[in-house]
Amino acid sequence: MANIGVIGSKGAMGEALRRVIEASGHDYAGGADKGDDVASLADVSDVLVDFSAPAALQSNLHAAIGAGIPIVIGTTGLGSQHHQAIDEAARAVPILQTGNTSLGVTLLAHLVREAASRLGDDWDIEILEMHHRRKVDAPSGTALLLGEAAADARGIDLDDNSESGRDGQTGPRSTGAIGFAALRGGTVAGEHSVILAGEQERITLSHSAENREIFARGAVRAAEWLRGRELGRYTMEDVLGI
Ligand SMILES: NC(=O)C1=CN([C@@H]2O[C@H](COP(=O)(O)OP(=O)(O)OC[C@H]3O[C@@H](n4cnc5c(N)ncnc54)[C@H](OP(=O)(O)O)[C@@H]3O)[C@@H](O)[C@H]2O)C=CC1
Ligand SMILES: O=C(O)C1=N[C@H](C(=O)O)C[C@H](O)C1
Repeated sequence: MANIGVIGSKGAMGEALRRVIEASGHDYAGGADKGDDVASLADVSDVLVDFSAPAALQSNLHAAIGAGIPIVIGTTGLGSQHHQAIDEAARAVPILQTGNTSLGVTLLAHLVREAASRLGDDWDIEILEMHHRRKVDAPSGTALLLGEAAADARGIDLDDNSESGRDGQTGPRSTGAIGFAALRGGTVAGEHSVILAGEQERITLSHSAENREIFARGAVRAAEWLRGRELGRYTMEDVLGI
């Protein structure tokens, strides 16, 4: 049993998290949103779960460090300066950061890694995602996570090899590029497909989220797993042991 504090508590994920925390026998320590004092929430929590906005990251990390408790970060749209801040904070408290807390996507990333490492770079990799109309960042955190898995398996840097937002006279596709396309509309919880396109054949690896509950369940499992861990930065693959 843990006291779990939720940052971004009034959002769609915050509400799903509260339901899952209470149903799973943990205690909901409280919530923090824009303008609230996260440090006070951290003081009454055993672990923090953050599904808010990139602008909140720094103060969330400070709050976790101040209280000496672990933090699960599910917020997406993070840039390199955010990842650097997480790396630094992970020297003071255990941190799990991921673009997708669902068990299905964690396994999908594993499969993508395997496929990308076995197929040469004459197999083009394209990542297609669709989300609800409220989503503010693109490509999704999940698409980037899947792209990182593919890039890592091929021993290349994603930033140097990604192609997104194609429009107009783009020229031909670069060999070895990892492409991204983002669709937005309606209430879609999250659709991701990784297409590996070779000569006259194609493999598609896909995941469909039917609701937000799957992310909330994964985040609570991550929070349970993170309590009592050594200092460091972890991923959902560590939670699943894959
Ligand atoms: N890793 C994963 O598995 C998943 C990640 N996500 C990510 O989680 C985040 C939240 O998603 P979702 O719940 O749909 O979004 P919502 O917009 O529904 O909720 C975001 C919440 O965070 C609050 N917030 C905004 N800025 C701050 C701040 N500076 N400090 C504290 N709270 C703040 C918002 O308050 P206000 O409305 O007042 O601005 C709102 O309550 C997004 O980045 C999304 O991509 C979502 C699903 C799964
Ligand atoms: O904003 C969302 O809703 C989601 N965000 C995450 C992402 O950016 O990949 C995870 C999930 O797909 C839902």
